[in-house]
Amino acid sequence: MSSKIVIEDLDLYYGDFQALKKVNLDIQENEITAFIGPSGCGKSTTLKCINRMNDLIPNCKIEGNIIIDNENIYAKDYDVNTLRKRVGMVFQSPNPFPMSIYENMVYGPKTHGIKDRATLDEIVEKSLRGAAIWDEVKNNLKKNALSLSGGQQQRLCIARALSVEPDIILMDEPTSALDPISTGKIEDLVTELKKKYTIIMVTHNMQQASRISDKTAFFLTGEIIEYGDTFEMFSVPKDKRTEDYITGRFG
Ligand SMILES: Nc1ncnc2c1ncn2[C@@H]1O[C@H](COP(=O)(O)OP(=O)(O)OP(=O)(O)O)[C@@H](O)[C@H]1O
Repeated sequence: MSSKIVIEDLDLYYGDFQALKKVNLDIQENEITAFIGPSGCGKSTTLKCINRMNDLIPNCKIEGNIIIDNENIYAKDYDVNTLRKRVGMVFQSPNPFPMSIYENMVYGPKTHGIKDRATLDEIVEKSLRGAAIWDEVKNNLKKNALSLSGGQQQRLCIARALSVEPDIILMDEPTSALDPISTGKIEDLVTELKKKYTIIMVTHNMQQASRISDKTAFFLTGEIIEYGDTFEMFSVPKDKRTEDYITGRFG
């Protein structure tokens, strides 16, 4: 196992408000890392720093480093377009574009300059297969993506993230809008995907974190209180605050 992402002393301010305080994390390749913690503690903020989505927020100031594959993504000459290709993101509510399944899938690759129809067709099939939804949609690729069920839409969004061949996938509560069956399918899919990708998932569901993640980071008011092997953290938490949170005493 090697470090895929290293976060070093990350401080983040939204105006005068400090949302992250000296966050340090060493994230391993081909593992699922869960971010847990009560609402507003900085999980999504940390996730968005990894693909520099916070760059778009006015008054957001970031200090510290994030190193991906030994490159500092906050270095002055770092190309953000390369980063967006390397890091895919899946959001809380499925958000397919209001267009056909096929068009959803080729949107990213086309943005990155791929025009050849046969290559695009190949990417569509490979990504939909990768997200375990190919068999359900292969005969209806022209159908509007919004006509799919919520669970199918979320798998389509995962397929869309895969279409630009990233190696990191960030997921911000990807199952919170889904029923238990769709949630189970996404969890199985994510477990399968970690063979090829490095995955970070924000979740409010403690069972989900303990079921599928290898490592867990527990956040509280912008700090990481505890980070380590998920099984150990859930069986013998080192910090009383972690124990209180995972046993449902607060949050
Ligand atoms: N664009 C923004 N401008 C100002 N403050 C923000 C902004 N985004 C987030 N915050 C604040 O930063 C803190 C951390 O928010 P963040 O969304 O990272 O929390 P979270 O742990 O992901 O919460 P949740 O579980 O509710 O999604 C919160 O206090 C939030 O209000």
